[in-house]
Amino acid sequence: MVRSQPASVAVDVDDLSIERLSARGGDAARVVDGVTFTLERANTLVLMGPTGSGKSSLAAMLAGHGGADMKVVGGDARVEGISIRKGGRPLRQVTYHTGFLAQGDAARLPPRSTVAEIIAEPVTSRDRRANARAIALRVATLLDEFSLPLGMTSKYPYELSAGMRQRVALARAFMLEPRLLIADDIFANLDVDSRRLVREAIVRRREDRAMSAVLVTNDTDAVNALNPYVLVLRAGHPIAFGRGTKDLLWTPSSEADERLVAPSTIPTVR
Ligand SMILES: Nc1ncnc2c1ncn2[C@@H]1O[C@H](COP(=O)(O)OP(=O)(O)OP(=O)(O)O)[C@@H](O)[C@H]1O
Repeated sequence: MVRSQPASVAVDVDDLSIERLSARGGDAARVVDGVTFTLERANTLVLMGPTGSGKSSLAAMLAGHGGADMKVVGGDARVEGISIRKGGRPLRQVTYHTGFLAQGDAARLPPRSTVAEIIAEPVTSRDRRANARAIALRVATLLDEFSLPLGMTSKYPYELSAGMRQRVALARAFMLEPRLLIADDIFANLDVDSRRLVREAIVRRREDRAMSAVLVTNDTDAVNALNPYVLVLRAGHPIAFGRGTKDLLWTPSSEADERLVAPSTIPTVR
C-alpha cells in the first residue's frame, strides 16, 4: 500500500520491524518489533529503554545508516516523505536532509583529519569545489555555538577531551542545517553546561527552522527540559509512549521499566 505523508510530518513509522544479523554470523534476530509513531515537523521524539532494547538500531535505520547487517522485515517508515525501504538515490536524499550522530561517533572521528575538516565533511564529501570561505565561516559559527574555541580548527581528535569530541561530532551533524536530526546517545560525555548548549541548539532550530529531532538518551532531566514525545522500548517492543516522562501511557510492564524514566534528584538546568 502506498501511503502519502503530509508535509507537516517528519517521520511516520508504521508497524516497523527490523532484523539484525548477529556479529558471529548466526541467525538474524528481530531487534525492533512492531513500532508505530508519527513525528510532526518541529517536534522532538526521545527513544528511551534499557540497553539492547533496539534504540540504536531504530535510529540508524531511520537515518538511512542501517548497513548491510540490518533489514526491514515488516511495516515501513517514511522519513521526510521517503520510505526507508528504498535504496539508492531516495536513500541518499534521506541522508542529505538528516543530520545523524551514531552511538560512539565521537570516539570514531577520523584520526588524520583536523576538527575543521571533520565538521565540514558533510559538505566537502558531496561537493569538492564548495566555497572554502563559506565553509570556514560555517565551521566557526558551529564551534562558537558549542562553546569550542576557534583555535581548535587545526587540532586533531587525539588532542581533544571526550566531551569536546562529542561536540565536534554534533557540529558535523548540524553542518548541513538538517531538517531532521537523529542523534544517538546525544548527551554522552557532556557536562551540565554542554548539555544545556546542545538542548538550546535543538530548541533554536526547532523554533527558527522547524527542525525535527529523534534523540536516543536515558537522561530524564535533559529529556524533560526539551518537552519531547517519549517512546520507551524493551526488547524491540514499544512499551510506553507519551509527552515528557511524567505522563507516559504504559503497556502492562515491570516496575523496573518505569523506574528507568523516573526523574533523578538532580535539578534540571536550563
Ligand atoms: N553491531 C551489532 N551486531 C549484531 N548485533 C547487534 C549489534 N549491535 C546491536 N546488536 C543487537 O541488536 C539488539 C538491539 O541493540 P541496540 O544497540 O539497537 O539497542 P540499544 O537499545 O541501542 O542498546 P544500548 O542502550 O546499549 O545502546 C541487541 O540485541 C544487540 O545485541
